[in-house]
Amino acid sequence: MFDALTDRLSGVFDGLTGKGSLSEKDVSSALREIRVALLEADVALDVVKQFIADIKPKAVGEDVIRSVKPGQQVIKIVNDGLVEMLGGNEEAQGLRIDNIPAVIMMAGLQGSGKTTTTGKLARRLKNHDRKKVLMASLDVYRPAAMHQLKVLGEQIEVDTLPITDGQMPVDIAKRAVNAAKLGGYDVVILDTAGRTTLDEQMMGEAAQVAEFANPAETILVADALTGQDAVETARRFNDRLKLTGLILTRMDGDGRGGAALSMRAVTGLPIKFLGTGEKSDGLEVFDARRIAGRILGQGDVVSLVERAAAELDEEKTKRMAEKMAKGVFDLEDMAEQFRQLQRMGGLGGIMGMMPGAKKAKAAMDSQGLDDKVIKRQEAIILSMTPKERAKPALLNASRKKRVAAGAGVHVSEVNKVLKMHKQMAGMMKKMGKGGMKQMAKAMGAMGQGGVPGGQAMDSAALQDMAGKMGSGLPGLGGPGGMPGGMGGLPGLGGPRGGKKK
Ligand SMILES: Nc1nc2c(ncn2[C@@H]2O[C@H](COP(=O)(O)OP(=O)(O)OP(=O)(O)O)[C@@H](O)[C@H]2O)c(=O)[nH]1
Repeated sequence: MFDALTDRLSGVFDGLTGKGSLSEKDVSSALREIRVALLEADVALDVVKQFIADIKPKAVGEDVIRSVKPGQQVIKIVNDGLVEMLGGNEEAQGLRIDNIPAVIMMAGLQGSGKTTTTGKLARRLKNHDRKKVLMASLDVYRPAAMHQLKVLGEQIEVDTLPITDGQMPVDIAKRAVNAAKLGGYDVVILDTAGRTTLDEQMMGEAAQVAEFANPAETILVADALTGQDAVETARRFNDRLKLTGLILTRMDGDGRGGAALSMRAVTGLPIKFLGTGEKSDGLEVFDARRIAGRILGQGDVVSLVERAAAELDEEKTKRMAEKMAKGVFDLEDMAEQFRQLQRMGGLGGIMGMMPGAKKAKAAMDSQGLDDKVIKRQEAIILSMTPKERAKPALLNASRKKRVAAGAGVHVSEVNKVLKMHKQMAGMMKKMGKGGMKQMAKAMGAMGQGGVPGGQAMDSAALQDMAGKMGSGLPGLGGPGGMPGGMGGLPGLGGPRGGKKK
C-alpha cells in the first residue's frame, strides 16, 4: 500500500546519507521533498503540516548536522515523527474484552468490509485469544447480510445468533447479549447495518444499539482505499458513536496509504487492526513502529516473524528444528519451505517486509525470480518419489529425465533444484544448533525496543538480524536470509544460487 511513498522517501534518504556532511539547507530541502511525498500519498494537509513542524526543529539542529552520521540521524527523526503520527510508541493496543460477555460493536459504511472484518476478528479472538465468540448481524435491511455472516461463521467455526425475521436491530442486540450470557460466551460481536453514505437513520440506529449494549469496543471499519473519505467517515462516526478504535481494510490494495497515515492524527482514535485480504486470516495487528519501518523501507521483520509463527505448524516446526539441529535437510524439507513461503504471502509479500526490500526486489526482478519459479521448483520435487526426496543421490540421469517430464520442465531445471538443495543442506549443516541460538538472541533484542540498541534506523544491524533470523527460521526462505542483495539465498537467484556465474 505504501509502495510509492516508500520509493519517494528512499530517494530522499539516499540523497541525505550519500553526503558526508549536511547543511541546514540540505535538510530543509529534504524535508520539503518529504512534505510533497506525504501529500502525494494523500495524507491530510493539516497532518503533513503538523508532522513537518514537529520534526523540523529537531532535524535542522546543530547536534544533528554536526553529528557523525547526519543523514542517519535525520532518517531516525523522520521515523520517530512517523511513529508519533501513527499513534505513538505504545504497544499495539489489543481489544478491551474483560467483561463477560464483552460486546464489540462494528460500525461502518456498506461495503467497507464490516462483515468480513467481523469474521476475521472473531477468528482471531477464538484462535489467538482462546475466547468463545458469538456473532450477530443487525442488518435488517439486507437479508443476505445475515446469511453472509452465518456462512462466514460456519467457515471459521464461530457461532452466529440464529436469524429471526422481523426484529429491530436493538432487539436483535438484546437477544444476542442474552444468548451470550446464557451460553457462556466471552465476546459478542454485533455487525451493524451499513449504508452507502452517512445518514441520520443509520447513525441513530447504531447509537440506540450502543446505548443498550454498552459496548466494550465500538469499532469503525473503514476502507483504506477511499483515502480522505475514510478519514471524514471516521470523524463523523466518532461524533455520534464514541468510537474506541478503527480497523482499516484493503490495506493489501494499491491505494496511496494516506488514510492510514492521517486517521490517527485526525480522529485521535487508535488504529487497532489492518485488513490485509479477503480471507478470514487477513488481519494484522496495527503497530505504529512497524508501519513506520515499512514506510521508510526498513522492513517489518517483527510482522514477518509473526506471520511465520502463525503459519508454521507447531509440529512441523519442531520436526524441522530437530532436523536442523542435526544438520539434516532433505528435498522434502525444501519443498516444505517453498510451501511455507507461499503461505506467508509469497516472495513478493515477504520481500515487502524485509529491510532493504527495494534493492533485493530489484535483484530478484533482474534474475527473473518470482513466485512462479518457486512453484515450478516445488513441482519438480513433487515429481520425485519419497525415496528420491529423502536421498537425492538416487537421482541418476534416467530418473532426472522422468522427474523433468513429470514436472514439465527441462532436465537442467531439475539439476538447478538439486544444486540449490545441496547448498541449502550444506548451510543447514553448518548452522546446526548455532543458528537457532543466534535467532533466539536476535528475537530477544527485538523484544527490547524494536531494533537492537534502539537504533531504529541502523539498517545494517537490522539486516544482520534479519539475515540471522532468515537463516534460523524455517519458512523464512532458507539459509542466509534475504537482505544483502539476495546473495544469501542460495538458488533463489543470488550469485551463489542457481544462476551460473
Ligand atoms: N482485498 C481485501 N478485500 C476485503 C478486505 N476486507 C473486506 N474485503 C472485501 O470487500 C468486500 C465487501 O466486504 P463485506 O464484509 O461484505 O462488506 P460490508 O461492509 O459488511 O458490507 P455490507 O454487508 O454490505 O454492509 C468483500 O468482497 C470482501 O471480501 C480486505 O482487507 N482486503
